[in-house]
Amino acid sequence: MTENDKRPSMVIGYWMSDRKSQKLNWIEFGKVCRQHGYELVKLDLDKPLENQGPFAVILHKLTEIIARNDEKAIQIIDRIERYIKDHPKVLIIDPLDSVRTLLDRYKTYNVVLNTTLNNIDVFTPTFVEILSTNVKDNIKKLKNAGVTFPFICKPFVAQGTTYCHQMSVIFNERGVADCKPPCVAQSFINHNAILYKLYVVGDHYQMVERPSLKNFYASNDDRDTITFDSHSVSKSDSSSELSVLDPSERAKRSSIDPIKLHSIVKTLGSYLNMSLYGVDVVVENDTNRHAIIDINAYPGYDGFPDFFGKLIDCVKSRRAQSVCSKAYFEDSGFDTSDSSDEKKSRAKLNSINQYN
Ligand SMILES: O=P(O)(O)O[C@@H]1[C@@H](OP(=O)(O)O)[C@H](OP(=O)(O)O)[C@H](O)[C@H](OP(=O)(O)O)[C@H]1OP(=O)(O)O
Ligand SMILES: Nc1ncnc2c1ncn2[C@@H]1O[C@H](COP(=O)(O)OP(=O)(O)O)[C@@H](O)[C@H]1O
Ligand SMILES: [Mg+2]
Ligand SMILES: [Mg+2]
Repeated sequence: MTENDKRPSMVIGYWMSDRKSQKLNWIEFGKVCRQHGYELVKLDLDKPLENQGPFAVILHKLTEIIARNDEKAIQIIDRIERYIKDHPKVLIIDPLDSVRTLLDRYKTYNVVLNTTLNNIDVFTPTFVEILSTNVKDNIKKLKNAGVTFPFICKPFVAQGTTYCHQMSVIFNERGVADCKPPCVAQSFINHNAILYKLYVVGDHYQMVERPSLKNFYASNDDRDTITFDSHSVSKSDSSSELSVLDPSERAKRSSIDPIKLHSIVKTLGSYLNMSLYGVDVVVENDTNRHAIIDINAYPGYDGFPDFFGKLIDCVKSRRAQSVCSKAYFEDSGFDTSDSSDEKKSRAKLNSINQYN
């Protein structure tokens, strides 16, 4: 009898950095899994997965490996993708293609733009991709896209690198030279320095409030570009001077609309095909419109009550859904291992869910 034969049938193979698992106190999740009949096994990314499984579920935060994109990282991701293709019954949380979309800020904003959220005053601020260092061309591009001063410049890659949280606020045409391509330029939305973080775990979500950037105005147009690392502004313990409102503005308070938050989660989950993600929302002063400014794969979940309970809930419900949908589509003659059929089946499933 080999080591693998002794295992219960339901193994969750997981991977995340040691730093992330320590922060989440991941050992505790192993205990929760056992109570629900699952065994939690860390994937050895340097070895074939065939010898480590069989896995019922693969749960991961591979953002830093996908973003690394070097030869070794590509080999690791290839190995995982091959395993998933060869074992179509394995549930992956979350699909690598969906995570790739979120690693690209430009693609992510385009997804939001194409949802129905606009109908309920939820929007993504006007944005454009900046790929060149030609200042004249970039000024033209910004104008054509309708991006207004001040705007914020964000690196293309959204997660998993050391530079991906280095941003700048640009106030005038002179500052356009400070754009560091490839990046996304996005109109700045004044929001009284309050950020709402929506943490999503499957069908559960939680909102936490965080500090954010203070209001900036176009009339400050002689200002130099401000550069900052977002992690020094919007963490729960951040106290950046960039978050300090002018005294005259302190009394204003935007109000977040719980119905809008609910719609954001319901809508984005299916458009993104993600279960573990976070959405950063700011509420525009005066209009109260809700702006989605960032979406993160597998965020920190700091302040999420009973995270492990909700995570195992999510694993179980996603497994039940995937078993049902595979059985349904196999009965209908779909080849569920074919990704184009999978897309069709997902679209069909979404439309069925709308009526349930
Ligand atoms: O650990 P935290 O709490 O700072 O979590 C980070 C997230 O912060 P948040 O929970 O949204 O405040 C953070 O979200 P933001 O982009 O800062 O909004 C990222 O998701 C970050 O992932 P990565 O390291 O860039 O791949 C997350 O980092 P990881 O810990 O997942 O690496
Ligand atoms: N369009 C925007 N308008 C106003 N503030 C913004 C905008 N986009 C980002 N910010 C501010 O910059 C911070 C970092 O931006 P975000 O897109 O969330 O990047 P990151 O992935 O590094 O968290 C946010 O927490 C918020 O304070
Ligand atoms: Mg953010
Ligand atoms: Mg982010």
